[in-house]
Amino acid sequence: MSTLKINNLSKTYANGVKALDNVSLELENGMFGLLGPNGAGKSSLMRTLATLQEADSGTATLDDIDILNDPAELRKVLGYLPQEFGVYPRITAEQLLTHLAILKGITNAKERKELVNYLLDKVNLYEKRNKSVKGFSGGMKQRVGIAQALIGNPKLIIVDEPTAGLDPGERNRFYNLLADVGKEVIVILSTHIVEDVRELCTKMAIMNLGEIVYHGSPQSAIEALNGKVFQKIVSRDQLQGYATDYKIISNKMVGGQPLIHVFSEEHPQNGFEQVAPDLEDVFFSRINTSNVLV
Ligand SMILES: Nc1ncnc2c1ncn2[C@@H]1O[C@H](COP(=O)(O)OP(=O)(O)OP(=O)(O)O)[C@@H](O)[C@H]1O
Repeated sequence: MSTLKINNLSKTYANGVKALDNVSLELENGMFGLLGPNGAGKSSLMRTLATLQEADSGTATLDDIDILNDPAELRKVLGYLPQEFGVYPRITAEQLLTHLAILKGITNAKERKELVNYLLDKVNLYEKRNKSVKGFSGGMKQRVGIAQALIGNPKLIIVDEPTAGLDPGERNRFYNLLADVGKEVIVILSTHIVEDVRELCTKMAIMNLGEIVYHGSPQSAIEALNGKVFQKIVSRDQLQGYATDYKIISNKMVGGQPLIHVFSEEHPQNGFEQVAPDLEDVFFSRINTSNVLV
């Protein structure tokens, strides 16, 4: 069992944006979901933990490795799937993984071949091993991305926004693969897609404007909203008025009309009906919701 401890991590970019504001988290083996809207600071946190950028202050340790002061040690036990996994042109899946295994220091050719075959099989691409990665679908490329992140038996795997652009079938296959991987190591899944966390994670954090605004299990976050979420179909020109009178936490179109969810300690009456809260309600009630009407 590994433990990742992040304490008071802060980072302000040269342009004055505070991307990390005293971030503290403690994670153990399993799938951890880091949920936040675009610009929340997720990639900044992932890149810092992956030793690709420095923090201004704070500490981060993985067991006895001091991540910020000893990046070389961390890299030995890190698997990283960045937001943009650069794919090499005209190279087969097998060649790409072999190349990356060499870069990761697996020098024994026999051992390397066995590992690459094992990984291709694990991500269900063995049959496609001689095909050019360039022609792969988004989901297949992400599976190559996971295969390369598994080289070298990592203790910590970071995947940054991995499901963006995948169709539902590909997303499902990717979920299954991640769930399988996540049993024995720490996996941090950074995403703005609530479904990713609902499907996969037993622990989560919600990040907004550089701060952790929730840390715990998805279930207890949902329970905390029990009896406090109400919905109503309204007309589009009433939306602004409702936004003034109620705390709207989400707004989606149903059959061409806005269906709003509001947060309220008491029943708001006025045609609202109580609904069972879900993880989307949790997400939108915890982040700045000033853009729900856009
Ligand atoms: N190198 C940089 N220089 C200046 N500002 C940056 C830099 N990288 C990120 N930012 C800003 O820091 C904030 C956090 O960005 P970050 O990419 O960490 O967020 P995110 O949650 O990963 O969002 P996304 O899903 O869009 O990647 C944003 O306001 C972003 O514009």
